[in-house]
Amino acid sequence: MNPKVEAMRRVLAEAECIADSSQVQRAIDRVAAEITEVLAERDPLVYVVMKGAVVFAGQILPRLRFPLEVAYLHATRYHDTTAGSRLEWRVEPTAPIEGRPVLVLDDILDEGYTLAAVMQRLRDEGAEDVYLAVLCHKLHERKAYPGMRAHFTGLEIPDRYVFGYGMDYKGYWRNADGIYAVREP
Ligand SMILES: O=P(O)(O)OC[C@H]1O[C@H](OP(=O)(O)OP(=O)(O)O)[C@H](O)[C@@H]1O
Ligand code: HPA
Repeated sequence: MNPKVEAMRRVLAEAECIADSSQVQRAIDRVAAEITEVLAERDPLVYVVMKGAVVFAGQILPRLRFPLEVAYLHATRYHDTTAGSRLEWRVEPTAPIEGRPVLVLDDILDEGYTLAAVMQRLRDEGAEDVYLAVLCHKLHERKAYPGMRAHFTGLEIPDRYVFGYGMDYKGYWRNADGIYAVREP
């Protein structure tokens, strides 16, 4: 028996479900409708922030039934840990965005440093408007700037470390079919 695998099974078994898959699906339906209302006629470029956004993007894109293009970037500051540090750009944005509306998709707005930097970078590269959609908004007062919010938010979640639907715990459980809070020590 692989001890890492056993430990990860235990993490899921002991975690608290914050939102089950039907709650998440309803949230994604609502966010897709809100995005459609704003961007359906605007030919947006959708930027997927790897790796966390992979599940959210995979599920919301087919619900956006209008013309758009998709690109990806990878900016990370958690590095398989549960605390953020310096932002590292692993894949820089390269798609031409001058004068174009951009929609950024990510799994979670936690302290917000990652997405503040991503959005600033896209603005600096000349995007006309930069919209942000996140699956989860973590409720606390430690945001990169007071009152920071995405334009489109799926679920508000408590101030706990969560995993599932693209969010990882030490690199694992991005594939969990629900949003789970790690058991407090
Ligand atoms: O609001 P913040 O406190 O900045 O945290 C949010 C960011 O952290 C996670 O990425 P992570 O650094 O874990 O990289 P990954 O998506 O590659 O796992 C998540 O996908 C967000 O991009
Ligand atoms: O609570 C979290 N879970 C997973 N990834 C994260 N990145 C920032 N916060 C979190």
